[in-house]
Order: sequence, then C-alpha cells, then structure tokens
Amino acid sequence: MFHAMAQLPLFGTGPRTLLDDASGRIDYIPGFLAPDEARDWFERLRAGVRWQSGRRRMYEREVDVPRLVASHLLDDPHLPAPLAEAAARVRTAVDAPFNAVGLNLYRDAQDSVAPHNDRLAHIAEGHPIALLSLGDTRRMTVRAKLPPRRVLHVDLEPGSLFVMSYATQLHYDHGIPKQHTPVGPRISLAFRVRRREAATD
Ligand SMILES: O=C(O)CCC(=O)C(=O)O
Ligand SMILES: [Fe+2]
Repeated sequence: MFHAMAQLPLFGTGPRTLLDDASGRIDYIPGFLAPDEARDWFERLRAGVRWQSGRRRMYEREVDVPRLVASHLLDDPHLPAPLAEAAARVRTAVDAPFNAVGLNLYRDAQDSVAPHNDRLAHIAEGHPIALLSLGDTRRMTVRAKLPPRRVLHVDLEPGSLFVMSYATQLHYDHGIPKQHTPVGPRISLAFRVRRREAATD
C-alpha cells in the first residue's frame, strides 16, 4: 500500500504498523506534516470551510451528530486550496486513487464520533481510508467486531496520517470518544476512494 516510505519527510518518531494480519492493516505515521504546516492548514480550513451540523437518523428522529462536518469531491473546481494540497501530499504516501474527502471538526472534548465502520457501500472495494489530523490530539479507539474484541487506542497527533485498509472496515469499528479532560479543536480529513455511483452522496 505504501511506497517511498523511506523518503517521507518525518517530523515525529517514525511510522508504525499497528496491525497487519488477515483482518487488515493499520498504519500510523506521526509527523507526516511539519508542525507549522499542520497549524497553517488547520487555521485555513477552520475559517474557510462551510462547516455543517451533521444529522443522522436515530430510530424515528433526526439528531445532530456531535461534531461539524463537510465533504468534497477532489475534482471539485471550488476545492479549498489546503484540501488540494493535502490530497496531493497524502497521495505521495498512500497508493490509492482518492477522489473524495470528508472533514470533521471536533470543537471540544464533548464532540465525538461514535464507533462505526465507514460505509462500504460507498467505498470502492479494496481501497484504504487515510485520516490526516490537524489541531489538538484526540484518541481514536479501534475495536474488533468479534470476540476476543481486540482494542487499539491511538493518539492522533496533529500532522499525523492514520491509514486503515479496506479489510479493517469489515472486522473493526473505530471512533473518537468524548473525553473528560478539556481539549482544543481538532480537524480530521478522511480521504476515500468513493464508488462512482456514490460519488455525490
Ligand atoms: O476524526 C477522525 O479521525 C475519524 C473520523 C471518521 O471516522 C470518519 O469520518 O468516518
Ligand atoms: Fe470513520
């Protein structure tokens, strides 16, 4: 999945493969972006993206998801510049034809994403999901769907890249829980290869 790993500019402690077996592969690359660059993209995206309150159906009601969201196709002529730059950068490390990015803004410790797997009906089969983190560090929990329910906790630091293979979405849920200690805002960029028929959804 990765190429030219040795040539990546690394500002952290180096890439780590957190999981690599029949259930899938997860890689964490701290310091994928330089700290200044991560800060710059964070500020520009926080100010420049049309953030929306996400809605999801829960039983009969619609409820707000506890974070702000946005999404873009990468061939959008109005793609905000930092997203185009980020997509190009991610493509240098992950060999996948990413065509869409989902953005999440966690405003504070109360914002979260519930455990889930990304919707495979929307993702072209076999392609990974790459999460670029900006802003404050939040902890991701990855938990196997079946017993024994193996759990991974990963602190997603600013400027890091977290890559989950397609297979992991079948075997694991991932989420960002609310936390008890105060934390500043975080933005994540989720790069995906969307199926053509799902590209506008
Ligand atoms: O914020 C993150 O790093 C995770 C986001 C996520 O799981 C998603 O957008 O599907
Ligand atoms: Fe997800």
